[in-house]
Amino acid sequence: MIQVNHLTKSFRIPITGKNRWQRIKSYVSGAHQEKTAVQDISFTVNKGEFVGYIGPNGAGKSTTIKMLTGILHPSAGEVLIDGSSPHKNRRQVVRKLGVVFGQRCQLWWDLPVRDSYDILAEMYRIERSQKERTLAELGELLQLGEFMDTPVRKLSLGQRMRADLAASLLHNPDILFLDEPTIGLDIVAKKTIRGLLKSLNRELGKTILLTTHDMDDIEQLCERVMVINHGQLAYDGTIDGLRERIGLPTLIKVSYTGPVSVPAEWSGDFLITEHLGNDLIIQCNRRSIQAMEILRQMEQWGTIADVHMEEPNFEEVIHRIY
Ligand SMILES: Nc1ncnc2c1ncn2[C@@H]1O[C@H](COP(=O)(O)OP(=O)(O)OP(=O)(O)O)[C@@H](O)[C@H]1O
Repeated sequence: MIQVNHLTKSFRIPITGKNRWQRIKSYVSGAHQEKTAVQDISFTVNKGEFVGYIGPNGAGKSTTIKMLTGILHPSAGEVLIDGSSPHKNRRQVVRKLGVVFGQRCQLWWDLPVRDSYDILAEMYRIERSQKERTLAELGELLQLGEFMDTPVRKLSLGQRMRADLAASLLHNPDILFLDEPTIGLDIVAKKTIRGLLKSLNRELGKTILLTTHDMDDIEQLCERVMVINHGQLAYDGTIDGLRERIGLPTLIKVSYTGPVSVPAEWSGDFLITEHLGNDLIIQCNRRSIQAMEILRQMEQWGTIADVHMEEPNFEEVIHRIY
């Protein structure tokens, strides 16, 4: 379980002047300003959860992840991984964590994939038999066989991500931090990686915290999403809950078997935006009215043949909260 209590991180940044004289003056005086990257964040992630951690550039995501993994020390507050602090008990906690940075490869560029795993196994002091067992299990799931003897630099981006995922799982951690694991991948490779992440969560029971700018990753993988903005937690809940909170309209297209007769004086909790032949398109806010209520009302205007509902686009919802 990941527990984060009132986590804060500030950086001391030297004030650099605009011209050379001001820069020398600042350097001599040692003038600094405080930049708060993460401010008083609290949350809990339970075992087996798959949580999205999203926010605009510079919101504080990486700074949070670095504190969760013990790379950075909090300025205030605490992080507990299964009750232990990652920066006070780094060795012990690191064994429970796997980390993948989509933009950085943790394997040795010129070595065959297999050799990188051997080095990592030595570093984590994993026994040979355990390493072989884990690789056999992961090899099947991540289809490692096709490139085990290929140097990392010759792998496609999708293969490299699979190889990187295996590297982060070699010591059998319970928790995975993934930072942009689908960045730069084509549609097919993205689908493969998303499928694998789902399996890691559902079949192997890994707890996953996913940071990404790809909202399709979030929509397809995460039940829960946390939004960070300007260092503060702006939302923590389900994707549907976020949609509801932002309150963008839902579109419903209702096709009738014949002509529709909408009373001229009709007004209600939804808006008729188009009336084309036997079709009506309406806009409604699902916070204020249930779809069934709308359909009950619309049934009075003719016999309904088909209904198509379009939820607000998730990218647009996120854009509003940023
Ligand atoms: N070592 C550092 N020293 C000074 N400021 C820093 C440092 N690391 C991060 N910051 C600042 O803290 C803020 C949060 O940065 P962070 O990298 O956590 O954002 P992010 O949400 O991961 O962004 P992105 O999506 O672009 O990766 C930014 O304003 C950044 O400039």
